[in-house]
Amino acid sequence: MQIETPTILKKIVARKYEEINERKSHTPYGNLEVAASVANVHNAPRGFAHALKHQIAIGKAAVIAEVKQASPSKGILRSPFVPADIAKSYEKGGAACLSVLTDSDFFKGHEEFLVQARAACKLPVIRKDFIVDEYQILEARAIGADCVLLIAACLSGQKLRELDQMARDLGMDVLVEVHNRPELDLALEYTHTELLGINNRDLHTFELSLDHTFELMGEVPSDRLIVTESGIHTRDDVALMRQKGIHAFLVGEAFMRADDPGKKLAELFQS
Ligand SMILES: O=C(O)c1ccccc1NCC(=O)[C@H](O)[C@H](O)COP(=O)(O)O
Repeated sequence: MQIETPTILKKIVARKYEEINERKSHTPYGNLEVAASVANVHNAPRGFAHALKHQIAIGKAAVIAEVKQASPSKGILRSPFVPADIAKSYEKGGAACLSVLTDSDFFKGHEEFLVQARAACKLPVIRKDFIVDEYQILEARAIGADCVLLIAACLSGQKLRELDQMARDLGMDVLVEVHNRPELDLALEYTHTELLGINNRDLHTFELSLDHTFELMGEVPSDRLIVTESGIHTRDDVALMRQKGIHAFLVGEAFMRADDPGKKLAELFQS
């Protein structure tokens, strides 16, 4: 009998369910509901989708700049890693929004990094994690997230629907991420969010090709805003995307490896 080796995405998601159970035993759901309501008063959502659309409306690329210390495919990307300094640098370099990794086991992220980055600037922030449960949506709002990522590869249609609705009811935006045609069909059928991310990276195999965006973009209805994610490294990558009509980008590694991440952002994206 052949035993199937779990892919990295399956390992991350399996660990995520364990982590959520551990967290639920420390902080009951009701406490988080209160914390999320308090955040809606003191840390009201900053308008993630609006910030992206504003950049595009004025003819600029809308960049979601990632704050990521490490990744399973590339290991450590940045050391020392100071989220507040990175956030300030991104704001100066012209980012529309921030993406902060909060997963600790695989990305060396932390919720506190999101809190620190958001407090250091005025930009809206997405909680970048592997969200599979309502509890994590409440956590996201409680720590001040303005948007959450929902990865279609990790979720059933019904769960996508529930999490998308819940996040938007709490005032956050949602970026739903797909990598192939079946995931796109799932996202279009079960979510109402405007923001549709096409990940150029296969999260099971790490294979990366910008062609994923070009192959899927024609199938996305015009009322959704496409964000191309992963593998953007050069001005040529950016120019090619913009020629094809893609104006929103999620970029991590190229910025994280630069001495000054915001300066790198400006170099890649200034026309
Ligand atoms: O990057 C990984 O190794 C990875 C592995 C498993 C699941 C997700 C993973 N990355 C998340 C992302 O998709 C990226 O952080 C994001 O799109 C930015 O990509 P890049 O510009 O290539 O750093």
